[in-house]
Amino acid sequence: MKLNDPRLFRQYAYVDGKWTHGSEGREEAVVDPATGETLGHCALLEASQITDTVTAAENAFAAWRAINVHERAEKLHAWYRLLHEHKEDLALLMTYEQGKPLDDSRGEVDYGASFIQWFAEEAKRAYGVTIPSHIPNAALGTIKEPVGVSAMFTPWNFPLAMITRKAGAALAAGCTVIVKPANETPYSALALAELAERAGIPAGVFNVVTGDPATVSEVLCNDNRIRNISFTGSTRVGKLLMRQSSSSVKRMSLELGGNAPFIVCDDMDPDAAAKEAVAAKFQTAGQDCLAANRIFVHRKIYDAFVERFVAHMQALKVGNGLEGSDIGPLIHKRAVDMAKGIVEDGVGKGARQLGGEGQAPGENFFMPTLLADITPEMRVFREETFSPVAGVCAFDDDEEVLRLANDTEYGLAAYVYTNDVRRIWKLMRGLEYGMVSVNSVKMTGAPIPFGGVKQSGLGREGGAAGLEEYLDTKYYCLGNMPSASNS
Ligand SMILES: NC(=O)c1ccc[n+]([C@@H]2O[C@H](COP(=O)([O-])OP(=O)(O)OC[C@H]3O[C@@H](n4cnc5c(N)ncnc54)[C@H](O)[C@@H]3O)[C@@H](O)[C@H]2O)c1
Ligand SMILES: N[C@@H](CC=O)C(=O)O
Repeated sequence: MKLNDPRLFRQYAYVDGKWTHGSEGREEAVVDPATGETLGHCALLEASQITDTVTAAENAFAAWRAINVHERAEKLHAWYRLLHEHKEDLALLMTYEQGKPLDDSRGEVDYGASFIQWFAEEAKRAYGVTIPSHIPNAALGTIKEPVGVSAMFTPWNFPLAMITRKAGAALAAGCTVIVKPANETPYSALALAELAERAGIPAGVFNVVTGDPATVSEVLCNDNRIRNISFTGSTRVGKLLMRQSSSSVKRMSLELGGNAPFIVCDDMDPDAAAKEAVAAKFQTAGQDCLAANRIFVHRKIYDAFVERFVAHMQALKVGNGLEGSDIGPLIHKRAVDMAKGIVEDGVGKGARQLGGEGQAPGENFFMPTLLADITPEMRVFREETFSPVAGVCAFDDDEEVLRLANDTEYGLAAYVYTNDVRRIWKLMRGLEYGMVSVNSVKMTGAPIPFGGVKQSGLGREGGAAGLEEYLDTKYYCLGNMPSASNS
């Protein structure tokens, strides 16, 4: 891998401002999912080193929170600028370790950097309130305080932006941070640490630990000094972290699985809607919690939509993300096997398989596939496919499509396509989802409250709500203040 700045490629963990190898010398290979080639290694820290990292973050907390918020914001702005300055290297690292097309990686660097900039500004507006007093001669109000040391577990599908959306908020609020990136994609996280150091973020404030996920989570979730756990990943692991954290009653932010419905009403042009649905499904090879997994199309335009969807889907180029493809590899062979299983299950239960033919360019690639006429009994309906496999079925009226769309344990994002304003309102209100996007594939960004309901998670990331995740509200009552009440 040839970077303009080779110091961005780091294979050690970053703890208390030092590059750190595992005390037992253990490490794990990091593999390019497109070629299977080993890119390098990452250190596997031992449990005692994770505890030492908590100590470092705890020690750094008092000084970091005491820095004037405008000064903290300046350091975050410097970090933001460095991400832009090194965009090409960061994008290349990301495509090598994650597999996504290089242009998508560049987009993720911009997206990731935008959270740092947003929160640097937002923290300046972490206002408390004054409360008209019911107690004689008292002044009442609230102030906001950083929750303390925050631990973050981040996924491999968005190796940079899922870190900055959490860490940007936490650091701006005055918390110190320990990030545990996915073992598949540690290099983006470690490059962020290198740039944080260059931005002047002090030792112990932003730490990146690498190691066995179960070991790291056990130590962090059980340590009383960690006040907040933030996780993006599967619902299964989210539940595990919740259970582990219950012993020390931590604040939790969980961004879990999706299974988004994409609803197309009969007033839409089938070709234009199909193009949008393809865009909403296949980004990051379908490994996206926002991916349009279950597509519901009004029966009047169903056949035309399906035909156009397949045409747009088959125009996508599958291949190595460094070679101008639209769809890169899946993260590992397990994911390919899961996609195959979902297609076989659907076909076995009566779905029509459309697309999916052609020679995949490597063992981690999966050719884009549509399962038509899906039913709720099929895995493609029930599970988040996290692959380039989508399902589609017809509906007859709004009540039916709401029932189908809400028939899932997930509740992250939903898409609605219609120009009928009354229908937009009805569907938007009826969908049991944390986010509803109407006539737009793009819905996310730094200013919005990203998050789900039901088993898609707890809390919000981004926007003003994203900062609140890292702030406690402290109420104060100043008694015996002569001129305080009745004012
Ligand atoms: N919402 C998202 O952005 C997102 C991201 C990645 C994966 N996923 C989900 O994960 C499923 C498949 O991916 P997978 O098989 O890698 O899922 P997984 O749940 O095994 O792993 C997801 C992430 O959790 C971490 N993890 C695993 N065990 C852990 C533990 N005990 N403690 C702490 N962290 C742990 C992993 O290192 C990885 O980064 C998908 O179907 C999807 O639902 C969702
Ligand atoms: N695409 C999501 C990340 C989830 O996988 C986002 O935009 O934040």
